[in-house]
Parts: sequence; C-alpha cells; structure tokens
Amino acid sequence: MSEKKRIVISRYIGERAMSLLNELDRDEWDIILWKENEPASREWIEKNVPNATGLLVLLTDKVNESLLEIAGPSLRIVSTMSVGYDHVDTSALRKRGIKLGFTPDVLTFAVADLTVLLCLMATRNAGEGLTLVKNGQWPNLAFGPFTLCGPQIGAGVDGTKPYTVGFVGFGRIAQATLKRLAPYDISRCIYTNSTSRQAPGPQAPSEADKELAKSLGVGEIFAAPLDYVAKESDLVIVLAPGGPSTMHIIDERFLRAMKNHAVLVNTSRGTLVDTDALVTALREKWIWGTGLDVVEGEPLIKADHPLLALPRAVVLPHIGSATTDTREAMAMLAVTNLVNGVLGRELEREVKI
Ligand SMILES: O=CC(=O)O
Repeated sequence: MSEKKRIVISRYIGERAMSLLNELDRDEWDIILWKENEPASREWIEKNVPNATGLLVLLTDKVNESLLEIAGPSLRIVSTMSVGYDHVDTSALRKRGIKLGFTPDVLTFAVADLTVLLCLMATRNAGEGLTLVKNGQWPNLAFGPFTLCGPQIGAGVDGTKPYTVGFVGFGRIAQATLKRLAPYDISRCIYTNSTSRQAPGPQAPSEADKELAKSLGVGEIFAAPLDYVAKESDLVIVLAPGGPSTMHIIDERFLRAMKNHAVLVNTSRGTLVDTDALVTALREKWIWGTGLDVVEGEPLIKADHPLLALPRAVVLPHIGSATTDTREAMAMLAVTNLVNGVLGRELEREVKI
C-alpha cells in the first residue's frame, strides 16, 4: 500500500476552519496537527514536515531554506494565517515552485480599529493614566487642570487647526485607518510608498489621491518622501510590510525630524522601527509619545525592556487582528488556501512571489 500524503498544521485554529479539511479524504491524507496552545516547537515541525504536501503556519513559524530542504520536493503550498509574510523566505519558495497563501483583507478593519485605538491612547496618555490608576495613584484628587493632558487629534476645539496625518505605507489597512480618522477633520494626509520614499520632494496628488480625499472629506492626500512625512505630520502611522527593505525605516534621523507633539504609531512589524532610537526619542522628548502593537524582537517577555518603563509608550502584544470574527475568517481563509494548494487548485489569496 502506498504511503498517505500529509499536511502539517502548526496550530489548532478552531473547529470551523479545521472542518474545511473534511474535503480531504482521510484514506489518502494524513493531517498532522500541533495541538498545544503555543507555537509549535521547531523540532516538532522539522520532524513532521518531511514529505508533506502542504504546510500551514502562523507568523511565529519561520519558513526558510533549511525547513524547505527538510520538507523535500513534495511540498506544494505554504499557507500562512497572516497578512504579513516576512517570516517566510519567498525566494526559497519561488525557486522550488511552492505557492504561498496568505490572509489579507479579512483583517483590514480589525487592524485599522486597533491602529486608531493606539493613536488615541498615545496622544491622550491613556497608558500612563491606566498605570497610575492600577497602582492606586489616581492623579486627579486635586484635579490638576493640565494633568495628563495630551495633544488633540484633528482640527481642535474650534475646528480650524490644520492637522496632518502621515502614513509610512499606504495600503488597504492604512486607507481604512484614514477613513476612521477622517471624522476628526484631517486637513492633510501625506504618505510614503516605495517610490515616493526616496523622492526629492512631495508629489502632486494622483487622481486616486484626489478621489480618496473627496470621498473621505480629507483636505488633501499626496505621496511624499520619508523626511517630509517625518517633518510635517502631527501623527505618524507605520503600516508598511516588514522585511529587509523596510528594516529601521523609522530611525534616529526620522524621529529627530518629527514634531515634538507628534505621536508615532506602529501596527505593522516591529522591525520597521529602531527601538533604541525610539527609546531615546521618548526620553529626550523629541516626540510626544508612541503606540505600538509590534516591537522589534517581540515577544517582550521581560518587564525590564526600556520601552516599558516609559510612561508615554503604549505597548500592546501584537493583537491588531485579534477580534474573534477576524481570526476565524483568517483561519478559514488559511485552510481554504491550504486545501486548494494541496489539491492543485488556484488559491483564494496567493502572494505573487
Ligand atoms: O501581524 C499580523 C499579520 O501579519 O497577520
């Protein structure tokens, strides 16, 4: 009797998504599942991946040359339950003709919501306020008129203050974030993309920029170089993909160029921000504060990380897409991609690598 084909899944991703695997005839397919509620050990993945046809991973699992070597030539599809895929070596996949499935779109609203949450928390000192209250140090017993005051997002109390939101990366999630911020009366949105980033100056708004500005009621929208975004923005939101091309794109130079009352929010990948420079920027008050859902070197499992001692740093544990609905949709899409991939069908969402 010939050996069954195998699929390796590095985390239990819920009953509904797992039930989609029923399309695979179990006389033909073995489903190998890591059942613990923590990342699968490398040892476990390496032990089970040889001769697999499909591999479903989360962003805690590195898919690199050595893993693909171990998997061998049977592997057809890697499906990641994430929109980001900087944990996957795409060139190693490409040269072996292995497809990569991912889960964009379904998480756009959840991440945009969390981005706005961090914008508000970081501008309004909510991190510091929460810490004081939890430590029994409620600060307003003597109601200081300016206690815990922070900058206000948007056009201000009389609705006339110019307010600029800068985006580093302006894809689906960034645009959904802008849509949520638009009711704050944003006079300008400036953004970088891979071409404008190094350009000599700001670009004239494209037709798409003009249309978006009109539909959202934002004064104007246009692309600009990084240093322009740093210098001009009251709020900088980082929403670009991770990987070598964006490593430390927010560095000391960028942070020094920012306005003193400006806030930096990162809900993409920790590697985009040079953490040491950010810590100095906060300590020396080059900027007002920061809201981070991702940090270089995460998870931060020790409370002695310098960021955590800073009252103006609001740090969340990478929960951008963590609504139940969204995670379920991501899980379903990841399994659909996996099943389609192993059966040789087109993936519902494939990274063109
Ligand atoms: O960070 C989360 C993702 O890439 O889905």
